Amino acid sequence: MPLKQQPKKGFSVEQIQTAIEAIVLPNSNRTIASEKALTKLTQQDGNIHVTLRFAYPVAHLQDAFIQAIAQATDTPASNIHLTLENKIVTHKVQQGVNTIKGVKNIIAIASGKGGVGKSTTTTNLAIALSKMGARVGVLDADIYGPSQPTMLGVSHLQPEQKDGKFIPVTNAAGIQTMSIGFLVNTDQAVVWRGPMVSQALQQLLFQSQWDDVDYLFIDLPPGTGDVQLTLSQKIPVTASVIVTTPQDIALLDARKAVDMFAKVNIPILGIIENMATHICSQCGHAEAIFGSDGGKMLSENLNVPLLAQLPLSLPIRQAMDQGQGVDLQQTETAIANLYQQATWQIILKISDMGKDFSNAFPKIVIE
Ligand SMILES: Nc1ncnc2c1ncn2[C@@H]1O[C@H](COP(=O)(O)OP(=O)(O)OP(=O)(O)O)[C@@H](O)[C@H]1O
Repeated sequence: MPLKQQPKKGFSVEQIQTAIEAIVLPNSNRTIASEKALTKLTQQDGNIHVTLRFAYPVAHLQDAFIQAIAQATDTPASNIHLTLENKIVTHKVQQGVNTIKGVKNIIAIASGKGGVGKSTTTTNLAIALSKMGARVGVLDADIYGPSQPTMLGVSHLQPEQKDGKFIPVTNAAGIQTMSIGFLVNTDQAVVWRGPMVSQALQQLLFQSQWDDVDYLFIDLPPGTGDVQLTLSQKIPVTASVIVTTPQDIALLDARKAVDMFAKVNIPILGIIENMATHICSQCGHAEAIFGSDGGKMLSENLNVPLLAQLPLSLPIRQAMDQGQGVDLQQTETAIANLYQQATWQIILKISDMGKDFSNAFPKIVIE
C-alpha cells in the first residue's frame, strides 16, 4: 500500500501514529486517518501493537497492512502485531420499509436479460465478501431457475425449521442461504402468478432466522417484473448491482434494470460485465465472443461505475456446476481478484451511504 508521506527515523508513538494514519487503502483515496480506523497503538521493546477498526470487512488486507506498517515505521514485519476489527452498521433503505432482524444490509443483484451470469456473480461476490471477514447471506429469489443451492454447494441440504421459521442453510464458507429451490418444485413455480411469486419471496426473507448477517445478496430473477416490484415496495434494499454481458441485446435490458432501480430510489452501486472476453486455453488468444466493452460503455453512458469485467472462463463454469466457488477463488487467483475488487468497491460505497437509525429509538405505539 502506498504512503502519503515517508516517516522520519527514530520514532515516537506520535510519529508512528502519523506514519500509520498516512497509509492509503488499496484502490481508493481513503487513508487510515480518513477512516478514523486507528483505535489502539502501543510500542514496547521494538514491537508495535496496532488495532484498526473499519466500517467494512478488511481481513483480506491483513498481510498488506502489516507490510505497509512495517515500511512506514521502519520496523520488521515480525514485530508488527495487528488486530483488525470491523463494525458494520445498517444503512438507509427506501422510505417506509423497515429493516429485518438479523440482516444489516441487502444488496440486490439484478440483470435485465436471463443467462448473463447473475447467479454466478452473486455466488462469487458472496464468497469474496465472506473471505474478507463479513457475515454473508444469499437469498435466491430466482423463482424461474433457482441455482444458488447448486452454486453454493448446498443442493443436498434442506433448511431446518424452528419456532415456525426456517434456519438458512450454511455452506462451507459460512454463507447463510435460502432459496425458493429448497421449498418448492421449480416445475410448479414457473407457472405461478405474480402475487404468489411475491409472497414466496417475502416468506423466504421474513420467515427465516438470519444469524447476524452483515450483507445479504438477493439473486433476482431476470427482468423487471413482479419480484422486482415486491423488492422495491416491501424489502429493505440498501443498494443494487447490475450484471450484463457486453452484447447489445443484454445491454438494452440492463439499461431497463438500471432505470427501474433509479425510479424506485434504490441506489445502483455499479455494473458488472460478465463473459467480457474468452481466453483460449490452448493458445491464450483473447476473443470478445459477446462483443467488447459493452458494459463499460453502458456504465459511461449511464454514469454508473463499472465494477469488474469477468472473462468467459471454463473454470468458472465448472466450479459453478459443481458448487465449488470457494475452491475456484483459491486456485484461480486472477478471477478471485476480479471478484474481490468488485466486492471491495461495493462495500466501500455502502459504507459512504447514510445510516439507518430506525432501530436506534424505541418504537412507541399510541393506542
Ligand atoms: N464468466 C463465466 N464464464 C463461464 N461460464 C459462466 C460465466 N458466468 C456464468 N457462466 C455460466 O453460464 C450459465 C448461466 O449463468 P447464471 O445461471 O449465473 O446466469 P443467470 O443470469 O443467473 O441466469 P438466469 O437468467 O437463468 O437466472 C451457467 O452455466 C454458468 O456457470
